[in-house]
Formats: sequence, C-alpha cells, structure tokens
Amino acid sequence: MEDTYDFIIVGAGASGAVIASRLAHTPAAPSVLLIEAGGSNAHAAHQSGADRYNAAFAEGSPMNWHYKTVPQTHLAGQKIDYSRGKGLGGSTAINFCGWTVGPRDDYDEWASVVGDSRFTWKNVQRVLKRISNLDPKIPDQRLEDVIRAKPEDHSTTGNLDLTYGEEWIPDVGDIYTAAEQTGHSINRDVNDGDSIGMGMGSVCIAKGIRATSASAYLSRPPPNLKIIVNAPVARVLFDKKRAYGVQCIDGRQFLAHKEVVLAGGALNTPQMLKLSGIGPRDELKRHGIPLVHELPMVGENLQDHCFSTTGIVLAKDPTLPAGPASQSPTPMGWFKLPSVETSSEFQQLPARTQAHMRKPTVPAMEIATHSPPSFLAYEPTESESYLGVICLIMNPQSRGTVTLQSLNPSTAPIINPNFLTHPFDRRLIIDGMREVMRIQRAPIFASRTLKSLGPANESDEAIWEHVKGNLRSSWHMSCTAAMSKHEGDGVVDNKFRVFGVSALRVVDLSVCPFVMNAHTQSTAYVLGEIGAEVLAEEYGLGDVGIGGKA
Ligand SMILES: Cc1cc2nc3c(=O)[nH]c(=O)nc-3n(C[C@H](O)[C@H](O)[C@H](O)COP(=O)(O)OP(=O)(O)OC[C@H]3O[C@@H](n4cnc5c(N)ncnc54)[C@H](O)[C@@H]3O)c2cc1C
Repeated sequence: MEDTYDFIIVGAGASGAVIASRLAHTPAAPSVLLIEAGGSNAHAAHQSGADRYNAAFAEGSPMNWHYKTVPQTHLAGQKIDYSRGKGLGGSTAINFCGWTVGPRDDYDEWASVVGDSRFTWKNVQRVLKRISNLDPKIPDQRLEDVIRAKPEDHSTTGNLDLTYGEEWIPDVGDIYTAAEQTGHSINRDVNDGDSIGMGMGSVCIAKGIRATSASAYLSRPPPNLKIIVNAPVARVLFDKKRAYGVQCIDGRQFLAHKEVVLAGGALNTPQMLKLSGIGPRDELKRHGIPLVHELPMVGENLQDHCFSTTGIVLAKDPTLPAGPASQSPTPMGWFKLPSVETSSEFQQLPARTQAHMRKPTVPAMEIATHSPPSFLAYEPTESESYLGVICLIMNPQSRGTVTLQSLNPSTAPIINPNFLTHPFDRRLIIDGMREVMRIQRAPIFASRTLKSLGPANESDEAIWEHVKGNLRSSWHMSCTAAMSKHEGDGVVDNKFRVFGVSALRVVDLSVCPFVMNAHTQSTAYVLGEIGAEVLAEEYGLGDVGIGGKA
C-alpha cells in the first residue's frame, strides 16, 4: 500500500533529519517516511549573516512556531520567547549556528544514569566524527595562540560543514586578554570534551552558507526516503498498545510496518504523546483523551539554559575598521565558580548532583560575548562601542512543564519553564553575573569604559533586581520525555523506546536525562545518529553512516 512505510519519522529537525537519512541509507534500504509540519525552508541556507539572528523572529515567519512561555510571575511577569524552528531543518534552520559539543563528563554521566555505554563520551566522540566536517582555519592570525582546534579531535569527512567563520570582529582578541587578566584560562579548543576556559565554538556556516540538518542530510534523499512537508501530525495511531502509524491534522494517515519515531523537539513531542493517549492520567482525562498508557513524566522535567546580560559602553577606537558584527562567531567561555560550590544552595543539592558538578569538565556558568545592545535596550552613539556579555547558567535545577491547552493539535501547548525558581539557580545567576562584571572591569577595558549597563552594583540584591526583569532563554529546551532506567521516572528507555507501548520511539532533545552543559544542537545530531544505530542493529539493516553524505 502506497502510504505504508517501514519507518515513519515525525519532525525534520536536528535529530529527525539525521535518523531518517541514516536509516534510509543503510544497506537494507528500508522505506522511510519523514513527515514535517512546516515547509521546505528552501531559502534557509542563505541566512547566515545578520539574518541568522533575525529570521527566526520576524512576525508571522512560517519558519517559527512562535511559542512563548506563560508569564513568569516571579520574573516581573515576563513571557519569554520560546521560539522553535518549523520546516525542514527544524530549529537548525533558524538557530544562531553556534557549534559547541559539551563536557565529556556530561556524556559519561548520561551513560551511567541510563546504564548504556552508547552515551559515553568515547562513543559520542566517534559519532561526532561522522557528523562534522571542520575547517579549523581561523581568519585572524593574531589569535592563533588562543583558538586552535586539534585535528585529531575532529573530522573532515562528516556531513555538517563547520568553520570558525570568514571574518572576525576587529577587537575580538580583547576578551581573551580580559579573561587572562581576571585569572581565567584560555581554552584553544572548547569542543574537545573539556570546554573550561575562555575560547570559541565553531559555527555551522561555510562560505557564507548556513548548514542545517536538512542541507547536510536531506539534500539528495535516496528513492526509499520520502519527505512530506506541510503535514503536521496530530497523533500516533495505536492498535491496543502497538503504534502502527500517524494521523495528520488534515486527516491523512500514514502507516508504519516497523516503528514510528517522534522527533518533534522538546515542546511538540510531549504534546504529540499526550494527544496520542500517553501521559499523565489526570491531564488526559481533563481533555477527554482515551488513555493508551499512563506515563506521568511526559511533559515534566523541562530544562533549559536561561541567561541575563550585562554590558559596558566603551570609547570607540577610531583606528579599528568596522567589523562584521553579526557574521562572526562570538567568543564563549565556560567557567567553574568556586563561590557557588561553597554556597549553602549547593550544599543542599543531592549528593550525586554535587559530585557531578565537581567533575573537572563540568562548568557552572557560560559567557558569550558581543551580544547585541538591544538586550539592554541601549543604542551606542557614533563615538561609542559596546561590549555586551550574556551569562548562562549551567546545570539548572529548576524544572518546567509542557501541558496541553486543548485537544486541538494546532493549539500551542502551555509552556512553563519555571526559570530560576530553584534557589541554586538564583545563586548561580547572581554569582555568574558578578563574575561577568568583574571580567568587564579588567584593565584592558577599564581605561576605555564610559559607563556600565545592567545591575546597578554588585550586591546580590542589585543583581537580582536586574536579572528578574532581564532574562531570556537560549532555546535549549530539553528533557520532557527523559530517558531513564525505570518507567517511574522517565518516558523512554536507553533504546529510545516509549515505556509501556511498542513500536514507538522518541529521538530528539526531549530524551536527555539532563540538559547538556553546552549549546544543544550537537547533542540533537548525536541522538539522531545513535537512534539510527539502535534501530539498524535491532532490525538488521546493516551499517549506519556509509554513503549517507548529502
Ligand atoms: C532561535 C534559536 C537559536 C538557537 N541557537 C543555537 C545555537 O547557536 N547553537 C546550538 O547548538 N543550538 C541552538 N539552538 C538550539 C538547537 O537548534 C536545538 O536544540 C535543536 O535544533 C533541537 O533539535 P530537535 O531535533 O530536538 O528539535 P528541532 O530541531 O526543533 O526539530 C523539531 C522538528 O519537528 C517538527 N515538528 C514539531 N511538531 C510536529 C508535528 N506535529 N508534525 C510534524 N512535524 C513536527 C518541527 O517543525 C521541527 O522541524 C537554538 C534554537 C533556537 C530556536
């Protein structure tokens, strides 16, 4: 029958595009349907310069689900932007193209939590080599001692083009001097499994073109991979507890002989699971959804990296040329914060969490520099330059939720990240912002600083006053269908199988047991690759990753 496939993958984002392509390219060549709610995003690849910051947010853009959180009442009632990419490439078609890999200790902890060596850093490093194609050249030779990726830790044969950009902001080196002047180490390669120190991630932009999961994995699909766009899935179809297909909002049904794989991302996947009858009993009952299997953790455990901003206004150096401010990758640093580890808020965390945070590669905070002045509602004059720095908290302990607003699959879910509701997170952002302010006072900036923007002073109270009205999401939402050993505290097992039903998996950032301490797209690609290996092994499809390069 025409509309029956071996595998159906729902969602063509970072994870979905990868798993669909890898399965279709296996020697067994199963029939694969990749079904995407949004359009083909044919023009997304060209949005690499300033566009890469703007495309996502244009009102009514068909590339964005335009989600917002519920008002965060404890944060001056802010409704925080919770954008998600829509269309081929998913959020990789609208994200900021930053490529960071995360700490090796995070992956080893994940492997230990779920009892599976597939998630160890050693295995993830192998998989990353299949994903990435890194050109390690840097455009500013003056910084060769600061940024230098080691070839042995990277690959030049993977699908996704990565570079360090073509042009850098002229004064980009100052932040490395400031970091050293304030006692931080320089990390030449933050993507080798140890990100601690001041460094720079690469970007998925090559020759001015954005690389998305669609451009890297779907540009030349084999005949056994069918891609359907503009087809939002409403629910999974079940025969008792076995998934046998999906139904779109327009009523079309597509059937799967083998498996249905949800890859709708950390907001839409829990929504789809609930609309399909898998989730907390009471919530489903409230909406009149027949229960297929009770799983209380669907839509719970939402984790994300929030950030606040501080800035300094500097006297412009007239000798510097104008820079390509929004094309360049931005410096990033991951730091440990000794003040946090001795705080009472840290001491009250579970022993395992404390032990994890003490591991050598696990940071407490991240900074990313050269954020736009609009983050502090400032417009520099002709004679001023501006250095904005964002402070992201790592290992967040606040937990949010994704719940149903309505039975209608076209209605956005209710999203509440509960940012900074945990006392540890408040300690972290206050101490982190204080550290950023200290870096901004480094001698290299001090003589040129005209004024400081952000918190009025460095007291806890002043920093909190600023943060609670100036908080954003870095769109790293994860963990809403978490992987675990036991059904009681998760949604999928280590093979991505949804507990309690058969022939249904989730392969996207929903399954992270905790949000990785890095920008998240690399983890989503890794999950697509590992998910494909798991299915290929179970169904005897042969090797994954040969011949799949788009
Ligand atoms: C504005 C923004 C900036 C970001 N910047 C960075 C960055 O610089 N670096 C970084 O590492 N990460 C960044 N991220 C995060 C990163 O892009 C995501 O973590 C990653 O793409 C998540 O992958 P995913 O596969 O889980 O979900 P997604 O990539 O979001 O893919 C989900 C896909 O499923 C589709 N879908 C959803 N529901 C349905 C349905 N019912 N039927 C059919 N299809 C459906 C969606 O349309 C989408 O295509 C950013 C994200 C955003 C939004």
